[in-house]
Amino acid sequence: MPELLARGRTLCTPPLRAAVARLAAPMDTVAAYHFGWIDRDGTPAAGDGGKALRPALALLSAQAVGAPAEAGVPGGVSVELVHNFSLLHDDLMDGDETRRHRATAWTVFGPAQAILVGDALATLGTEVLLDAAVTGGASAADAARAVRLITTATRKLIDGQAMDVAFEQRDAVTVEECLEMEGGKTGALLAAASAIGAVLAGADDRTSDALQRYGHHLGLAFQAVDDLLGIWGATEVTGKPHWGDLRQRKKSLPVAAALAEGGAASRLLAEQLADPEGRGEESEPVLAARAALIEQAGGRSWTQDEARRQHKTALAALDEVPMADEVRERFVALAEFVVVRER
Ligand SMILES: CC(C)=CCC/C(C)=C/CC/C(C)=C/COP(=O)(O)OP(=O)(O)O
Repeated sequence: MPELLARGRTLCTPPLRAAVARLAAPMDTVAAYHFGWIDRDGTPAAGDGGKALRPALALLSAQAVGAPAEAGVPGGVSVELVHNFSLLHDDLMDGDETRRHRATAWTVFGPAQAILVGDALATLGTEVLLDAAVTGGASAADAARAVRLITTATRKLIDGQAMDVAFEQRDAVTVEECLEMEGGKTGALLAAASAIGAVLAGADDRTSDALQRYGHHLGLAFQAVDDLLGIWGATEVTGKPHWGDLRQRKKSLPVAAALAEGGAASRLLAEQLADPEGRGEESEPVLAARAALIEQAGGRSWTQDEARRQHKTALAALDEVPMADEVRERFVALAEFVVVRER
């Protein structure tokens, strides 16, 4: 599996760097820091720039329709740019001080630069697709379809994030509401990533739709695992702050499922989440006790099962697309990676 991710990173990093180099100073520096290419003092670094899951999916989707992986590169770069726009803004909104094992960009360069660089990366995500038509990497019609894919996904991602932020202020949400929110904030971009290479290579709508369904359900599985890691993950492995989701009273899937269960632990959890006292400032022991309540009310095991259900639905969508066995095996391997990952 790491080989598939490494290939996505190897093929997409040079054009990603070229896109970032278009930004005016100091935004180019802020972005290079965020991607792990430089340290805060500007010296070259080999930082953790993320798993590069979305580029790997984009390259595979080109291969799914018989094109070389290279045909998916502009798509891989585009989705990675939009993904990193969302991370820069998300860290600021959540007040998170660490990501990928280092200080978040907003804490190093200030909120204004983090906002601007996020905005700029989202815009570059469209530019690189239009470039693909200019350089002849894709036809103008296919580049336009890819632009539609990424802009629609970006809008849905923002919709999902807006729901997530609004849910923090609510005492409870249903599992269905949570799945809708996560389908937006995470599923939409993984759906686009899973089809964008194929679209750039001229795939028909039926193929694109099936690949997007694969990516959407993979995204829901991915987010279910992310929610689990946000509560029970090892912070030294995830590179993210401990208890961040619980401190912010995020209505993640384990929380929504625990609230729906209705037993004694579930009712205690509901009482705590409705109590305005200590909101955002709860101590580690209080948050550890809350994690235990969520587990007692079945939120952890329900979410683990849900990740597997979404994984299964993703694989079923893949069956609708005729493709070479070796490409299918790689899609299956990526899906397995998503549900067993620890970071
Ligand atoms: C508009 C806005 C602010 C939206 C925010 C949306 C958002 C942050 C959704 C969460 C998606 C997610 C699980 C990211 C981690 O991806 P990953 O584990 O693949 O990250 P990596 O690149 O570090 O590996």
